[in-house]
Amino acid sequence: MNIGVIGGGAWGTALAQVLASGGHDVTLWALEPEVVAGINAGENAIYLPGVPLSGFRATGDLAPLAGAEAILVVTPAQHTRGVLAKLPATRAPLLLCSKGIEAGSHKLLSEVAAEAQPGAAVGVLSGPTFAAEVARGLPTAVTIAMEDADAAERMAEAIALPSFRTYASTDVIGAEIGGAVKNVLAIACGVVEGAGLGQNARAALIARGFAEMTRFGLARGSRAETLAGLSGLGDLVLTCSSTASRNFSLGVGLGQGRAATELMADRRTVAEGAFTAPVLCEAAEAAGIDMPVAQGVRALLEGADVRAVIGELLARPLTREHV
Ligand SMILES: NC(=O)c1ccc[n+]([C@@H]2O[C@H](COP(=O)([O-])OP(=O)(O)OC[C@H]3O[C@@H](n4cnc5c(N)ncnc54)[C@H](O)[C@@H]3O)[C@@H](O)[C@H]2O)c1
Ligand SMILES: O=P(O)(O)OC[C@H](O)CO
Repeated sequence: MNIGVIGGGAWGTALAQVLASGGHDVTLWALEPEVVAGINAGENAIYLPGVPLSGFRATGDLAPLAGAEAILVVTPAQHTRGVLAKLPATRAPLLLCSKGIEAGSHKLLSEVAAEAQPGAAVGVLSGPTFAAEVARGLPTAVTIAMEDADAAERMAEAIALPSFRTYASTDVIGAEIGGAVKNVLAIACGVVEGAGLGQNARAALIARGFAEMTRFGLARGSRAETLAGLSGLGDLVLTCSSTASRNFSLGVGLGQGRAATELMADRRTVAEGAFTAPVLCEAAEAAGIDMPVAQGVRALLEGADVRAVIGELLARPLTREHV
């Protein structure tokens, strides 16, 4: 297939390399001219250093990608609308690989993409996928969700490799909500680590965080089994247990009492949970969905004292586990 990849960060670059390894004709669009030049010279030293790249080309021009047979959209969530608006109108299926919810509108990225490119079918590629591992060819599994079951299966078969297993799904909303919410929960788990609260606390937080993801996801139309799959629980477990996660690492800093402004300053790579937490809380509050862990993360990002936030969470009234 002729495949376009929009976004030259770590994940777009890793996906382009996987697709090229599978024999696809891949063109990657990157924002920064130095990233375009680097990839074409064999390394994306800014966002995916140390990984040799070959078999695909990078460009700073979006126009040629509009004619591809499929386009992977891998820009940070808050830039998705702007970049898709600049892409000439396309009928190629758009596979969203970014994880987030649009600030202000509270829209999922599938809704944003449908508005920006009304002629294109929209799907999601998501799962537990550290870019550096994928780029090195280590075994990875992802969900490919498209409303049309046949289209999802065709896409899943087209891009699968022995070390890149794809599972087709028709639950687009479920796949994207899992990926968006887990980033916020990964920050929370990092806080547990940074504050030295122990492994019992982290396991409890993963379980209670998953309860929040499930409540929010079901309210927005997700299927429970999607939230319990690769793109939800699978990705939650990955990013809640490793400092290789940017979101978890941000949380570690917050847990150590450092300020979010200091931790986010001059950062080139994206920790999506920091942008998703406020909009997720706003959307949950508007819909009457209880998400205390996400609210705690938002408070920390706004400068609240870490011990006070932890104390408030632990002092919540006791309740039934399943409500
Ligand atoms: N890195 C991973 O392991 C990984 C895995 C799965 C999903 N994701 C998701 O993929 C998305 C991209 O993350 P990443 O890790 O590839 O990025 P990154 O942190 O490696 O790089 C940041 C990216 O933001 C882009 N950017 C900055 N300003 C921009 C603007 N104004 N317009 C458009 N793009 C702009 C940069 O060009 C660069 O591509 C995120 O939603 C992330 O959650 C990342
Ligand atoms: O480094 P993070 O926290 O952005 O996580 C990267 C991916 O989302 C893992 O699936």
